[in-house]
Amino acid sequence: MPSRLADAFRAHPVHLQPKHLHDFTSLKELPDSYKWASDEDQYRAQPDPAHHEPVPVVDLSDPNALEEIGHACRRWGVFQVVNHGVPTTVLDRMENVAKGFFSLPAHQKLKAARSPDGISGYGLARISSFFPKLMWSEGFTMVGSPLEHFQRVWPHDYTQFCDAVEEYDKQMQKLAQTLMWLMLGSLGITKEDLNWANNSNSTTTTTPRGGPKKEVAAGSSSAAIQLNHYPACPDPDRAMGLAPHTDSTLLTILHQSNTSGLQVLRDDGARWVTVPPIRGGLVVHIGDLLHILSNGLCPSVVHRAVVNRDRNRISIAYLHGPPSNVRISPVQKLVGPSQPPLYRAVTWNEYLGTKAKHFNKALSSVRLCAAAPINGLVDAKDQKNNNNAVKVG
Ligand SMILES: C=C1C[C@]23C[C@H]1CC[C@H]2[C@@]12CCC[C@@](C)(C(=O)O1)[C@H]2[C@@H]3C(=O)O
Ligand SMILES: O=C(O)CCC(=O)C(=O)O
Ligand SMILES: [Fe+2]
Repeated sequence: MPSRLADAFRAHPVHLQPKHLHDFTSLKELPDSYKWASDEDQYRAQPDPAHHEPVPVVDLSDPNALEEIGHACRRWGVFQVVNHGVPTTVLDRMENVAKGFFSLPAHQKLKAARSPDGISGYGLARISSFFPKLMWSEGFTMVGSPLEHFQRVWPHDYTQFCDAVEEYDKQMQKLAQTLMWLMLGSLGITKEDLNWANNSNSTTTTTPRGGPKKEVAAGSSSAAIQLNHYPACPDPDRAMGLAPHTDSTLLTILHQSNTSGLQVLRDDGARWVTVPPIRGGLVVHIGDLLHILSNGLCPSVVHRAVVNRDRNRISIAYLHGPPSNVRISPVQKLVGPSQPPLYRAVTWNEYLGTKAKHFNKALSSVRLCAAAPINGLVDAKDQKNNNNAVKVG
């Protein structure tokens, strides 16, 4: 189990009381604590226009997939994939684990509650502590095996739930590696350019159920799985499912149930674009670590989840990161006299600690120099948040 990931949060405990985890279904009106006024969310007021360019959909079996991914990474920081090789049955089975868990009575779910300084378990989104209002959602985070938590919740039939998670983890890990190389390949980067990637043999998020916890070999990748539930909401326009954020990952693979809710912020920051669910499709987000690795060429995407009046929504995020011992920094091939390295080296753990402390200023806090045009594109998000940057030269 990549327990080192959990270390990042020990120094930044989040004290969210279980009382915040309401039995949402019993609320007929939106309590004030869940009402997001437009001035508390600078982006909330902008509607999602009907005629916008849609988020790219890439068919992985298409010979042009590499090129399309390159375009999507540079221009959007997000895309959807189809024909990705993950069987629909694996996605459905995992969705059923999430549905099974979230439909339990509140007191049962709380048996799996995340401790304030922990990483795994049931609770509000960790980023809740950065916002004055509560989010209309509940989550279950898994780093390492969910066995202990699942045993507490389902003492008799936890094994089938563990098996579904294990299979999901295996499939996602494979896809994450494939996507990672396609994304880097589109920038002209090969395995030889990343010395840590050569021996990055597979590791799982979840250790086999019942088996001894294995030490993760140095050089293996790490991951977390996040189950999100957004219950139907009596006043969806004033509520927020998951507040705007970027993921602190290399990349995130998101499966959403057949209800929409995910929105991405276009880099000009002016509008939210809905990412519609595609049956069997998966959403890929570029995270802050790939932003750093690509020296800002592939920007991490700001996204949020909105809620619905009549429908529950489930999403499952596979948060893929580098091996815990690896320091991520801009790839040598992408830096030169006219393109200085924009970020200092960080490990995933270190970055998660920074995120836990600075939240949306984390990326600019590891920035080395002021934003400059890269390939004609200005790193707009960074320019906006550059207050904390360490300036050199
Ligand atoms: C490995 C990760 C990445 C985490 C923290 C830790 C485990 C759970 C992840 C999420 C999942 C939900 C959104 C987010 C913003 C959150 O609150 O928890 C994510 C966060 C991050 O990407 O920063
Ligand atoms: O529910 C969604 O669509 C978004 C979830 C998300 O952003 C996350 O888990 O990091
Ligand atoms: Fe996210």
